[in-house]
Amino acid sequence: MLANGANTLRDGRLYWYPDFLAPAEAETWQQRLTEQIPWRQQAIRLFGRWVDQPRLVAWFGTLDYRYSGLTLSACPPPDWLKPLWQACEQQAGRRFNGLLLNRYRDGQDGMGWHADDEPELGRDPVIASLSLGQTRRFLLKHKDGGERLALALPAGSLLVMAGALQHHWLHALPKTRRPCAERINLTFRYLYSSPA
Ligand SMILES: O=C(O)CCC(=O)C(=O)O
Ligand SMILES: [Fe+2]
Repeated sequence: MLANGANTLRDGRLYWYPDFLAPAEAETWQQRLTEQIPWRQQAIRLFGRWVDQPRLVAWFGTLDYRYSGLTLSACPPPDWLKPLWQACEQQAGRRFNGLLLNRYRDGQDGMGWHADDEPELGRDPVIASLSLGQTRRFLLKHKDGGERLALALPAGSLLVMAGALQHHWLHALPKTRRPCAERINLTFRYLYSSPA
């Protein structure tokens, strides 16, 4: 289990704020985002084939973002999103110029093992991850086969990944057969450059 605030892992740091948003606030943001974000189903390149991602996505940022062969074009965030953006910056103690939103419609939506280690994110990316809606399991495993960590990410929680974490650890949001309502996750990032 994580302690509130700073947690030092081998080769990385996690900051955990389980009550970052009050339940009513989290609910209001989830509704707003569900209705007003231009959600898109996108294909990514997986083992040489194009497959639909098992989730809906959206991107706001001053620069394009590219991962898994997919390019999400630069697009300014709507004004109504800025208070949430600033609150996350304040809690993380960082400025962010990009936001990837993921919407998991049910238990068959998820995200496979990966690291957020695109070169544009710089050497030790700080990524602030805000969860809304259904609590889902979030897994971390060290790349050398050592430690594993399983966290439940409830609505209104903020998890900040920092230090060397993205270089040494992978993370995933596994699918589940359990009945599962919608979940929205926002990952705020800082991009130092456009993709090459
Ligand atoms: O949905 C989550 O909690 C994880 C999202 C994630 O890892 C990502 O967008 O890179
Ligand atoms: Fe990630």
